[in-house]
Amino acid sequence: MNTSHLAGPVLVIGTGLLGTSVGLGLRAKGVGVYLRDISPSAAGVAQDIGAGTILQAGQRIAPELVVIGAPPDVTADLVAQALLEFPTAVVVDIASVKGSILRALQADARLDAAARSRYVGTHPMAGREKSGPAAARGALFTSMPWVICAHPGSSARAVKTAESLAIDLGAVMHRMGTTEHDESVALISHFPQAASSMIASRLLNAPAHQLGLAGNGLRDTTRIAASDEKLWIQIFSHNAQALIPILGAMKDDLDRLITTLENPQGPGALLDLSQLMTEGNAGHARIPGKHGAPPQAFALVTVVVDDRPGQIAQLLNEIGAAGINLEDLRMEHSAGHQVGLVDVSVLPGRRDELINVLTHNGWKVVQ
Ligand SMILES: NC(=O)C1=CN([C@@H]2O[C@H](COP(=O)(O)OP(=O)(O)OC[C@H]3O[C@@H](n4cnc5c(N)ncnc54)[C@H](O)[C@@H]3O)[C@@H](O)[C@H]2O)C=CC1
Ligand SMILES: O=C(O)C(=O)Cc1ccc(O)cc1
Repeated sequence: MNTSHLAGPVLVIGTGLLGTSVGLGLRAKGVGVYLRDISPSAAGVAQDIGAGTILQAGQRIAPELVVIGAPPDVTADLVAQALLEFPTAVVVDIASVKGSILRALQADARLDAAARSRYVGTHPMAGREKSGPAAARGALFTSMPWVICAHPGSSARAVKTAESLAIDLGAVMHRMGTTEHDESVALISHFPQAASSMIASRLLNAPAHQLGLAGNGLRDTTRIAASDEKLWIQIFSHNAQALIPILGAMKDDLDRLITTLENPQGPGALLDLSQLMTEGNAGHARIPGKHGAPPQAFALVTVVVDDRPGQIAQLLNEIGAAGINLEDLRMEHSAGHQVGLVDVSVLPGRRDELINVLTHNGWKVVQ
């Protein structure tokens, strides 16, 4: 049964990580999807993994919706071309920046108000540090935020169609203006990327014996430093104005920390350091929990597992069989040992029960 809000067909232009994930998610809902990419291999892989059917040159279609999933630099031009090529379609983009794209469309002499009324900027807040169609996942957007940035000239039909896309892909919709969007993502996405890249770049000349000591603190703070460089230079340059004040505030914090550390026993120095940490604690505690729920501290139970096939699956089965919901899971390999440490997060009220069950079943639980 087709339970989608969109009737389709949908044309995805730019079948990389995000575009192919859109295609896979819509196909799973029974929506017809056509694919187009400047790279034949990207479109080919997207088609092969079931994200839709490649739109052939000269093939005429009248899509309900066109989704532009290309990098920010080319997005405005592709939106404009799609508005002209498909005169009845709603066109949305999913790029990480919104203001620069809207300004380019407003200045584009090929478009009139009627054409612009069929455009809505959107931004799914979900991704991976990998790019390309092979990394795509149909469930990428499930329960993740998806920002809808209607502009003053967007038609009601265009907004409804854009919202239907987010709903069909299981995302949680947020309506925002473009400026509010760009300032928000500068803080919660673009600044963390810049900070992560800067932390990781300090490691470039570090000797191997220092790096050999690395634990989860370094891995957590540098995970997104592995992101696609070609995409991020575009995101930074398109959202520079919103990023500058945040980087300036961090620069002030850094200057203050350096001054304090130059005289760590000086008057007020320890208070200053304590403030750095407590303000960080308070900021971290404000990050919402899974699915936009209020921040929640989960209880962590660490289990030692043998580095053998099937161990994690067995552990998860036993947790499930005990009726305990798994909130998060992380695994760390201990260098040079044939064991891994699995951090299992559960609701605090289920922690003791989980420890009892696992210990009873023969697992080694680290307390
Ligand atoms: N990677 C992420 O985590 C997220 C990315 N986004 C946004 O999604 C968009 C796509 O990003 P990714 O999928 O990660 O990139 P990607 O590099 O995996 O895919 C981009 C695709 O666009 C194609 N393309 C480039 N120019 C084109 C053109 N002129 N016509 C047709 N296709 C063209 C490329 O060949 C490539 O297949 C970007 O605008 C990005 O800002 C949004 C949320 C998360
Ligand atoms: O990997 C993560 O944590 C992300 O936050 C991914 C991401 C990257 C770019 C976006 O525009 C939106 C989301």
